[in-house]
Amino acid sequence: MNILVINAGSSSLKFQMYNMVNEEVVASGRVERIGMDTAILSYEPVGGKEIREVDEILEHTMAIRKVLELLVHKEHGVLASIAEIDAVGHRIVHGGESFSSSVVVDEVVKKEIKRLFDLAPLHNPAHMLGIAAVEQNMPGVSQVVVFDTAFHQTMPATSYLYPIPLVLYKKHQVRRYGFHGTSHEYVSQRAAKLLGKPLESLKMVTCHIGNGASCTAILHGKSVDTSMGMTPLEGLMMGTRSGDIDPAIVPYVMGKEELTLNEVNSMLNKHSGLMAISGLSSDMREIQDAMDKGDRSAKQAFEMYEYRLRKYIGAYTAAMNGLDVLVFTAGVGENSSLLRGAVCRNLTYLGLELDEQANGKRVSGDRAISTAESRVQVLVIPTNEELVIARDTYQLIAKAAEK
Ligand SMILES: Nc1ncnc2c1ncn2[C@@H]1O[C@H](COP(=O)(O)OP(=O)(O)O)[C@@H](O)[C@H]1O
Ligand SMILES: CC(=O)OP(=O)(O)O
Ligand SMILES: [Mg+2]
Repeated sequence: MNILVINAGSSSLKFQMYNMVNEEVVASGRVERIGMDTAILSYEPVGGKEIREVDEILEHTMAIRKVLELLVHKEHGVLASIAEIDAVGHRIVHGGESFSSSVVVDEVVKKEIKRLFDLAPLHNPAHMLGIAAVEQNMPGVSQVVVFDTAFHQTMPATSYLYPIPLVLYKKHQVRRYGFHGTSHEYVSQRAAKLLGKPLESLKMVTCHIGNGASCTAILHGKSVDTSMGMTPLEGLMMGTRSGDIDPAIVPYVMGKEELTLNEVNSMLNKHSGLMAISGLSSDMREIQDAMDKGDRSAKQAFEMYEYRLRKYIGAYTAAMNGLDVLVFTAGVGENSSLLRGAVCRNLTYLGLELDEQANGKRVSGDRAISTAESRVQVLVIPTNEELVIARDTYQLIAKAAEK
């Protein structure tokens, strides 16, 4: 069975083509700058040469058409025909309270995703464009949607309610939803396997630290709290997002700087975080390089980033009355030994002992970076959201076929 996994953003579309017989990626790529006459398409068949094209790609339908053309290309393709694609799986950021697991797309599901546009204006409309583009280019193919929010639907009301008038929850669904759930769930399961312990016996904090970053308290395999909130802006300091700030700053700054709602939203989502404090970059690699050269703003940005993450780990340890396992994942979590080291060296009060050598090693794959004596196991586990989407899609399609 062949499954195409799509992560559609407002101006980009990432994809991976899976052969589910051995869960192998056979081709992957992305289209960036959709809507422009200089959109960039990159495509890489596994074991083959990467292809990059700059072309006019005005909307998602055209982007998918280009991707499909490459997948069946005489020279670079990995499939004989489009009909060989059995199903398509999509990442959907916001599933609200309606979805606690992945589902096959039908009219009701599409209506619900549209209803949630208000809660994720940057993400959900783009995902719907992806679904519509598949319908147009591959009529009749089965589609499955996998939600970032689903794993966090187990949070108790004590975690998901905000202490503001309850009518706002009842009328407008203002509550914590949490995101990156696919990743938090995946790495927590891998962690338990790696340790050879049942997930149900563990108190875990998983740190998904990429461009967007979030931290989750996982008690006995279930998400009981997570740092992102109603939107992916709350919680940790991120590349360009502020994370937690005093909410009173918003009306204050709007008044002082005469900003509109859109402008203040853009300030907090796109012009804050590492970018704002360093004045240099939202990219952790560039922050680290600048620190090496003695840049004080980069150092300040790094220290705030680390401090805010460490505070969340402390809070979630308190929330679960203990911690057995700490997991680092995503771009920064998997690659920055500097960040992991700084966090872990300040958690010795938990009986956590970092294995400095293991942490500093430049290797990939699942690994432990705590000592044998450490009371908290610290693991680095590369995330794989696409594989989870491919697996869910495969299972749901197989189930539907049985009926
Ligand atoms: N070797 C590295 N050292 C430090 N940070 C890294 C390294 N490689 C990637 N990163 C960081 O990972 C982040 C991107 O993470 P990623 O999970 O790919 O994000 P997203 O999926 O949200 O685009 C960037 O800030 C980048 O600097
Ligand atoms: C939900 C979210 O923040 O996603 P990303 O990290 O892909 O921006
Ligand atoms: Mg990511």
